[in-house]
Amino acid sequence: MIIRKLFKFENAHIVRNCTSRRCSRSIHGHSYKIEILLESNFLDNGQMVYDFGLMKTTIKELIDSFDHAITLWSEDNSEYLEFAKKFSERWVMLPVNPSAEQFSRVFFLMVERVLNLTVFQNNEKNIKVNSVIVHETDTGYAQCFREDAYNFENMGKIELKNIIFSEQIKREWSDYNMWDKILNGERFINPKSL
Ligand SMILES: Nc1nc2c(c(=O)[nH]1)N=C([C@H](O)[C@H](O)COP(=O)(O)OP(=O)(O)OP(=O)(O)O)CN2
Repeated sequence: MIIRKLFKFENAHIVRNCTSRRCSRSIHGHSYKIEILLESNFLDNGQMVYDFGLMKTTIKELIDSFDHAITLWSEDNSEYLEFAKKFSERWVMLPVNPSAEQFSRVFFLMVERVLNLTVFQNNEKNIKVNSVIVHETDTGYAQCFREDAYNFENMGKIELKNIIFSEQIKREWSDYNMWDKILNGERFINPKSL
């Protein structure tokens, strides 16, 4: 069975080298909608795959890091990167171009890592990320499955340690060290009640 939870954020970017000129040469923004699809062949004590409420802790906080931020590609022009970081205190640096496709791969890997680190408390079993859908506009979206997330050869390597959040984003997290803890493999213990 598959469940899906929708998250939203506003974000700005340039997607270099794409065919659409407005997209590749002008900073512009989108009201993103992110669908996280989880699957399991078991149900928990509440007869749910995974309580939607539990997705509103670390997963939501991570996705919300992108809200009112600019997303940068580490390979972009250094002058542009310096400018963007100077004039936007909320920025995220990715090792890949911030297309809808790459956003969906990034979120797949992030959510999977969080789930792998989670200590479940309500008899949840065998929960996997089925896919992640990133709606960039009302009319265009990308959907990433596992084989896409790990298709490093054809789609570019994404190592979580190469995703960098600005100081202001970290300051706004409930735990300033959240990302470092995720990278270091610290466990997240789910609350027994929300
Ligand atoms: N496959 C992709 N194509 C495009 C992406 C992308 O991430 N993946 N991104 C863009 C631009 O960011 C652009 O802003 C969105 O493109 P488009 O759908 O053409 O935007 P419109 O607002 O013009 O959409 P309409 O609803 O058709 O008016 C470009 N392509």
